[in-house]
Amino acid sequence: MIRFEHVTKRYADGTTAVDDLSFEVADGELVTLVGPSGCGKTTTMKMVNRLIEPTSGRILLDGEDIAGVDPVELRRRIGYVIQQVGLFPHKTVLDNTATVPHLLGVKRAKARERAAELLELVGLDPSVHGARYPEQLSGGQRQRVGVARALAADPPVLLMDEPFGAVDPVVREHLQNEFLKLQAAVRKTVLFVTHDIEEAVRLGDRIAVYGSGRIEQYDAPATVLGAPATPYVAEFVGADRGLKRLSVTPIEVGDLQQPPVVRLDDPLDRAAEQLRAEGAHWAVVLDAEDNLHGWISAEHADRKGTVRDRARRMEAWLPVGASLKQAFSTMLQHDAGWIAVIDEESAGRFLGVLTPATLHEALRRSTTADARDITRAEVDLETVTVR
Ligand SMILES: Nc1ncnc2c1ncn2[C@@H]1O[C@H](COP(=O)(O)OP(=O)(O)OP(=O)(O)O)[C@@H](O)[C@H]1O
Repeated sequence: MIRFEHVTKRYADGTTAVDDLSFEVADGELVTLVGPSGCGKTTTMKMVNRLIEPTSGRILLDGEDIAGVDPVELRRRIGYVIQQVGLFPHKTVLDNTATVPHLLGVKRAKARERAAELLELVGLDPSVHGARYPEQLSGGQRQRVGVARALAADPPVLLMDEPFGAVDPVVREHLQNEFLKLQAAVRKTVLFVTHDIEEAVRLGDRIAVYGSGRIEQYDAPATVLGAPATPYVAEFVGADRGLKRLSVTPIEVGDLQQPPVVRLDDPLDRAAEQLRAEGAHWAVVLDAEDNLHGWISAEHADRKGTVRDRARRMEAWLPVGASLKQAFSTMLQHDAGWIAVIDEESAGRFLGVLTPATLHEALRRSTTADARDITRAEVDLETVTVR
């Protein structure tokens, strides 16, 4: 756990880069520090590995004041990834990755073995890329080596300063997704500096939005987007924050509607009667195991035979937990007025459907906002209108 207590950094020329900063990062949490250029993000980060010393206040790592820890010993516990990567140009990729464990006394062969595992973990093939020199890699591949090298000593904490800043947007998104998968597996405590709100929202468990030298809001992405704490934060996260919220709000079971349900082996006349009784135009069709098969419309139900004869397959479905953005996009892709939501954990059991109206309602919900006594009506939707 990393804890800042009233930390101030004033440089020799009188610039106050960080002003009375207090916040905490939990074990295994990924916190993004986001804000405009010069607001103090890098200064904050470099105080954690003592590349910069605070003027006042203290920083605790697992409860221990880092001012009393030898910087070299401290940095062994903290991986560091920067935009320029800083790979050794005359060492191969494999040797670059093996450097830290080797310096820590791991035998060369063992360190290289571990380095090869790490390269694979970040999506590089050690047998192809391991023998290359940094200049023989693309920008995105070099960034991956930077991440592998930072993980080599298996530090519990990672500091990442705009690590994906130097690559084009497509590669950047790819690296972000890979990094999220990696983080789900290794669960490091991460401080991640970026000036890109999209990146901060996509990666962070929580986001610290910086004003000048101060944190203006420290919350989960959905809360920062849905209930910005100040006009400054609202402006910084952007006028389309309602849209950004779609990608950080997962579909929950409570969002779903329960339409009429019929079974594949039901007689059609009984299904028609059920639809009439419920005043519905269509029903979801399930198989004997409660798994989604498809749907049937009222006009097709009024015949002889069983539902199986007239049911249509349903292609527009998602697992619960997928984002509202995926839900919206699936609706558009299939030109569907609703999508089915299933439970992948229990072999695809049908849970309910999401319609544009329930999607709109789900967007109003924010669990963290609820916890802070902000009512749904107060959650700002900005420009999103979903009909
Ligand atoms: N060594 C230094 N001496 C004097 N001022 C400094 C020094 N390093 C940084 N600053 C100033 O401190 C403030 C915060 O800088 P910092 O690098 O932490 O910002 P940042 O948010 O990381 O910016 P960027 O996104 O541009 O990297 C800036 O005004 C900067 O000019």
